[in-house]
Amino acid sequence: MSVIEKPFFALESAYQLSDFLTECYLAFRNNRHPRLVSIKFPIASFNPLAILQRFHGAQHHHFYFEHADDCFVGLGKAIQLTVESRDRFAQTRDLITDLSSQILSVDAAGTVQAITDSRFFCNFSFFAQGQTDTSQAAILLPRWQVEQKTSSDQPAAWAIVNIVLHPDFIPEAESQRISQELENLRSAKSVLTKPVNAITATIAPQSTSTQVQFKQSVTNALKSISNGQLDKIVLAKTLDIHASEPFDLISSLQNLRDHYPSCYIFSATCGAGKTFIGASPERLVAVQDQQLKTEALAGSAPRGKTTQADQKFANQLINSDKEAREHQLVIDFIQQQLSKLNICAKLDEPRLLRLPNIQHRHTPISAAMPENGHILDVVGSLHPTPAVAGLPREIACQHIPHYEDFDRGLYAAPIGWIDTQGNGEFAVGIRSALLKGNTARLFAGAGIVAGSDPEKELNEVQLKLQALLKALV
Ligand SMILES: C=C(O[C@@H]1C=C(C(=O)O)C=C[C@H]1O)C(=O)O
Repeated sequence: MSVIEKPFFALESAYQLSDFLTECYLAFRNNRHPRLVSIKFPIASFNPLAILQRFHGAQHHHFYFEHADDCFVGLGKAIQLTVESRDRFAQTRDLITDLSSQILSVDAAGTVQAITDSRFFCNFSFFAQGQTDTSQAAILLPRWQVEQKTSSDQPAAWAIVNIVLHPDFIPEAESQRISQELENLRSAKSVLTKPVNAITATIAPQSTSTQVQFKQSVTNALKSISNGQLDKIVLAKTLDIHASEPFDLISSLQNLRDHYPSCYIFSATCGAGKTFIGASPERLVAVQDQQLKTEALAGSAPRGKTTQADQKFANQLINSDKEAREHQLVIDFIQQQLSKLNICAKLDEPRLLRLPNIQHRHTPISAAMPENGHILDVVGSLHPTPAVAGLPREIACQHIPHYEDFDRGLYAAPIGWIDTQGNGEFAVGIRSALLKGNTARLFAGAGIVAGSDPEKELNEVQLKLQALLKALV
C-alpha cells in the first residue's frame, strides 16, 4: 500500500510561523531589510465572489479583477499609496519598483523564492488634474491576495499574505492573526448568500434632461469637428439611480460575470464608502514575459434580435466609412505612441467583438516589450486613447469637461495590476459604475467623428448603460 504524505508546510503552524517572523523582524531591526514579507499558501479552488462576500466589509479595502482564466481578490491593505501628480504613471512605477525590492517572498514551507507572486493593484483617475474627488493614482498591496488560475492543464489556487515589518511588530501576535485569517479563508463556503430583499431602483428624475443635453453636446462637438479643432471626441453620460436598499456588490458582480464572461470584471474600493465596478470589454495593455498585448476597440452597433437583424448591424458596422475612420484613428494613435517607446506594433486582422448588448470593431495589437520597457510607461503613453478621449488628445481632453457636467473619476481610466517582474494587465474602466450605499452612478460614452448622428450616439450610450443597469437591479 502506498502512503501519500501530506506535504509539510512549516509556516502553516503558528508556532513555526512565529519563529520565522521573529527572524525576519530581527533582520529588519538590524539592517531595516526586508520591510515586506510575503508568504504563499496553497488553497483549494474557490468561488472568488464567495471569498469577497465573506471578507469585504464597508470599511475594508478590496480589489477584484477577473479576466479569462485569471481571477484574484485582494483583501485588506498591507500598503496603500496614492499619487497626486501630473507625473503619476512614472511615480507609480518608481514607488512599485522600490517596494518590490523590499519584499522577501517565501512559500509555505519557508523556502525563499526568487520571484514573488505578490501583485500591486493600481487604479488611476481619467484626468491627471482638475477633477477633485478621486486620487490620480492609487496603489494597493493587499493584506491577502487570493488568486486562482483555471487554465485546463494546471488549475491552481493560492493565498498570499503580505506582511509589513515595523519597529513595533510583534511576531507572535502576527503569526496568530495570519493562522486565523488563513483558516478563515480556507473555510469560506463556496456558495453565495443571496440578498434577503429584492432591490427596487428608481432613475433620478434629471435623466431625461441629460438625454437632451447629451444630444446638444454631440451637436456642439460636431461643430468643433467641422471647423477643424478636433478629429474625434468621446462624450460620456451618467445615469444616477437610487435604490430601496444598498446595492448588493456581490450580486452585481455575479450578474456581470454571468452576462459578460469575455470582459474584465472588476471592483475596487475607492474611499468614502464608494466602490467602482464594471465589466469592460477593452484591454488597455497586458504584458506577460515581455510580450505586450493591446487593442483598438472603437466603432459600435447594436445586436439584432434575430440572426438576420444581427448580421445587418454587423455589416453596417463593417462597411460604414464613419465607423472605419473612428476605429482607424485609434489604431494609428496606438501605433504612434508605442513607436515613441521603441515598441514596434503588429496588427492582427480586424474583427468584430460581439457582446450581448452591443458589437464593436476590434483590432488586436501585439508587440515585444523592449528590455528596459515598463508596463506603466506604456499605460502612461496610451491613456487616454482616442477610444475614450478623442483626437488630438490634448484638445479633446480640454473640451470634454465643457461638455460633461460630472467628474469622470475612474471611468474610462486604467485599472489593473502589476507584479514585481513587470508583468501586468490593465483594462480601460468603461461599462462601469460607482456605488455608494443606495446610490449608483453609471457611466457610458461614445466616440463622435464627422458624420456622427446625435440620436444614434445617444442610443449607443443608452445601450452601454443598460449593461450595468441590468446587473445592478
Ligand atoms: C467610451 C466607451 O466605449 C468606447 C467607445 C466606443 C465607440 O464609440 O464605438 C467603443 C468602445 C469603447 O472604446 C464607453 O463604453 O463608455
